[in-house]
This record gives sequence, C-alpha cells and structure tokens, in this order.
Amino acid sequence: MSRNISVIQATHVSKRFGKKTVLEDISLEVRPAETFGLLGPSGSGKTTLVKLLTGIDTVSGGEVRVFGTVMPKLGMMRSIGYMAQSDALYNELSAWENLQFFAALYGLKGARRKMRIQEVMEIVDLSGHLHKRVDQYSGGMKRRLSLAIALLHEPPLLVLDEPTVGIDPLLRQSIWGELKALNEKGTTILMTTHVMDEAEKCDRLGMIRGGSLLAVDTPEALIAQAGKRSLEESFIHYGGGES
Ligand SMILES: Nc1ncnc2c1ncn2[C@@H]1O[C@H](COP(=O)(O)OP(=O)(O)OP(=O)(O)O)[C@@H](O)[C@H]1O
Repeated sequence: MSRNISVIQATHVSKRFGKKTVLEDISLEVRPAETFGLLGPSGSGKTTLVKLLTGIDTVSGGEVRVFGTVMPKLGMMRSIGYMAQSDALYNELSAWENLQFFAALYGLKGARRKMRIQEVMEIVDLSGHLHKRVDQYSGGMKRRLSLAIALLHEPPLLVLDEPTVGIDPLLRQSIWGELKALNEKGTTILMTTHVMDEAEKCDRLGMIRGGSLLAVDTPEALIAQAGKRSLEESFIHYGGGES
C-alpha cells in the first residue's frame, strides 16, 4: 500500500444527538501502518468519533472515508477489526463458540479458521480457556477475548476502544508488543485512551476534549510545542485537563 494514501480521512465531521452537539468540525487523517491514539477525558467524544470512523453511526455533517470509501459502507466491515468498549460477546457460549461465530461472519473457513483461532487466543494469552463459557470469564478476560475477535480476520485496520482497560500490566505490555508487530506488518491501528503512558506509545495522537480536536501530532512534538515536560502537562496546555 502506498504510504501517502490515508487509511482514515475525516473532513469537518460533526455529530449531534437531538440539539446536543457532541463532535464539532473534526478533521483528521490516519496514515498507513501507524498507531493513532485518540486521547481525551471521559465524555469527550472518543467513542462517538470511533463509531463514525467505523461506519457504525452516521455523521451529522462532514465526511468520513476509510481506504478512500465514504462511510458508512457495510462491505468495509471486512477491512476493519473493531473492539468496542463494552464487550459484544455471547455470554452463554464458550470462547471457542464465540470465535467460531465471528470467524463465520468474516468468511474464515476450514484450516485457516482453526489456525487463526489458535493464533489470536495465544496473542491474548487465553489458549487455556478456549472452552470455558464467557460468563465464567473475568472482566479482563472478556476484554482480551474481544481483542482476539477483532484480530481474527487479519484486518488492515484495527479500531480499538480503550483496549487495555482491566488488563494487568504484564499482559498489557505483551499486547502492545503484538500491536507494534502488527504495525510493522502493515496494519493500521486507531485506539482511544485516557491513559497518558499508553498515549505515549502511539505514533501520533489526537487530543480531544468537549467534542473538539485540540491538537494532532507525535507525542514528542506535542510536548515540545507546548514547552512542557510531560504529555499530561501538554494536554492541559492545549485545553484538556480534567473533565
Ligand atoms: N446516543 C447518544 N445520545 C445522546 N448523547 C450521547 C449519545 N452517545 C453519546 N452521547 C453523549 O456524547 C458525549 C460523548 O460521549 P462518548 O461516549 O463519545 O465519550 P468518550 O470520550 O468515549 O467517553 P468514555 O471515555 O467515558 O467512554 C457524552 O456527553 C455522551 O453523553
């Protein structure tokens, strides 16, 4: 893929629910094989923006393109691995049955399906719990299973809404290692976070607050431009701070 074609291109995007404006005039570009982080406090509009970028919801104004296609477009779901903030799992089924369901949805068949299920469960360190019912999983295990499902069909774009919430530091580190390895193989990652040390690991960051994008750049450049020492101080400088 050419390095100068955007994976995601949002142009003057706005979103209203009734009379309430939740996102205002957001323009941003996510480039091939980068990890782009959306950093902002609770209620700033991260999930709403992610839903517009993945075509789960529709814009009130402006335009979103993914791989050049105007969203929403149902066919694009095969190109996107989406991990929602609340886990979209079937609790009364086992992990294996959940994975089978989503694999079928993504058109994975036969030996490849079996291999990918094994691979993704290894990545999230759940291989030993494949046949356990999901309602017996802990919150962190459910998060990891949701991530495994998002990775299943090897999508060129991964969209992860707060992916490591409830995951212990050691596994978080190994998941970050996997995400960086996917970047190197060409996968583009967009993730939301409100955790500064995670945001620092992203190639570029969009700082969002009150539905507006405050600044977009590399973590280092954002800190340098703000004349601060940390991302947290820089976020406050750009107009972020506590929600
Ligand atoms: N369907 C909806 N109807 C009305 N308001 C909504 C709807 N969805 C979101 N909002 C409002 O939009 C704003 C942004 O919410 P959003 O969930 O996008 O924030 P967030 O940054 O993802 O927060 P968090 O980190 O807590 O998930 C909030 O004020 C929320 O109440």
